[in-house]
Amino acid sequence: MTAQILDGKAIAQKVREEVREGVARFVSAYGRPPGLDVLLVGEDPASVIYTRNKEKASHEVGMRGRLHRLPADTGEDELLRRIAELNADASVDGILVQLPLPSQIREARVLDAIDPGKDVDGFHPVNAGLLATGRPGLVPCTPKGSMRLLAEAGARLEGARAVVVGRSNIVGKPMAQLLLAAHATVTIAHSRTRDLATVCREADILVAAVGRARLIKGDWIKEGAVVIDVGMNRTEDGKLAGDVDFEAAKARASWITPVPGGVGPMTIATLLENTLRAARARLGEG
Ligand SMILES: Nc1nc2c(c(=O)[nH]1)N[C@@H](CN(C=O)c1ccc(C(=O)N[C@@H](CCC(=O)O)C(=O)O)cc1)CN2
Ligand SMILES: [Mg+2]
Repeated sequence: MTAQILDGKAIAQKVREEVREGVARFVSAYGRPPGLDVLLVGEDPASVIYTRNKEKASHEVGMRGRLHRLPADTGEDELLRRIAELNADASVDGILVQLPLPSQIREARVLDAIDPGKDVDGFHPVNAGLLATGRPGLVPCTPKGSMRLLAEAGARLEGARAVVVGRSNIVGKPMAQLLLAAHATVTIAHSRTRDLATVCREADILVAAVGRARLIKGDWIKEGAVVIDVGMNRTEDGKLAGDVDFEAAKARASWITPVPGGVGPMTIATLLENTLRAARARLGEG
C-alpha cells in the first residue's frame, strides 16, 4: 500500500474560506468583526513568525487582529495586567498568549487569567474540563485541526483503535479526548511507554505528538492505518522532521500527513475558527 497524502495546506485553506464566509455573516449581523488579540513576550524567532502569521491570517478572513509584542524581560504582573485589560474589552473575542513564555513567567498563572470565553487556544482549565466532560467549549487548535484532517480522510473513528503518542496538555491529552468523544478506543502512550512498537502496531489511527524526530518506524504502522504526525523537530541539517519515519510509514499507511504541510497549517486555520466561535458565543449565538 502507498498512503494518500493528507494535504494540510490545502485543507487549511478550505477552513480559512469557511471562516471568511462566517466572518462576513457575523459583520452583517453585529456591525463589527470578530477581534483576536495575540500576546508575544520576547523574541523567540519561531514565535515571532507564528504570531505574525496569526495576525496576518486574521486580517485575511476579515477579522480585527492585533499582535501585542512585549519585551523579553516583561514581568508576570505586567502580562497579567495586559490580559485583564483584554478580558474587559468588549471588542476582544479571542485572547492568545504565545508559548513558550520566558522563564520568569509562570505559564499556568497566565493561562488561568484568560477569560475562558475568550480562550481561543482552549488551554484554560475550564475549557480542558469541558472537553473532558464532553461539554461544548473552546478546543485546542492543533488537536481540533487534526480531527478535521481525519474527517477529510474519511477515517472511520467509531470503534477504531486509536493510539496517541504524547501526553501534553496542548496536544496529546485533548487529542485523546476528541477521539474518545468520536467513539474510538483510545490509548495514550508516551516516550516511557514499554514496548511502544507493539502499542503502535495496534493503531487504526495513530497520532504522533511526542517531539522526537522519526521515533516511530515504518514497521510500527499497521497496514492501512491513518497516521497524523504532529511532530515538528528541527534536525541537525536544519530541516524539519516529524515524529514518524514518513517514507517508511507511507508504504503501510492508507493516509499520512507530511511534515511540513500537514498538521502545522491546520493550527492557525483552526485558531480562526475558534475566534469566530468565541465571538458568536459571546454575542449569544452560542
Ligand atoms: N499559544 C500557543 N502557543 C503555541 C501553539 C499554539 O497553538 N498556541 N502551537 C505551537 C506553535 N504554533 C502556533 O502557535 C505553530 C507551529 C507550527 C505551525 C506550522 O504551520 N508549521 C509548518 C512548518 C513551519 C516551519 O517550517 O517552521 C508546518 O508544519 O507545515 C503553525 C503554528 C507552539 N506554541
Ligand atoms: Mg505539519
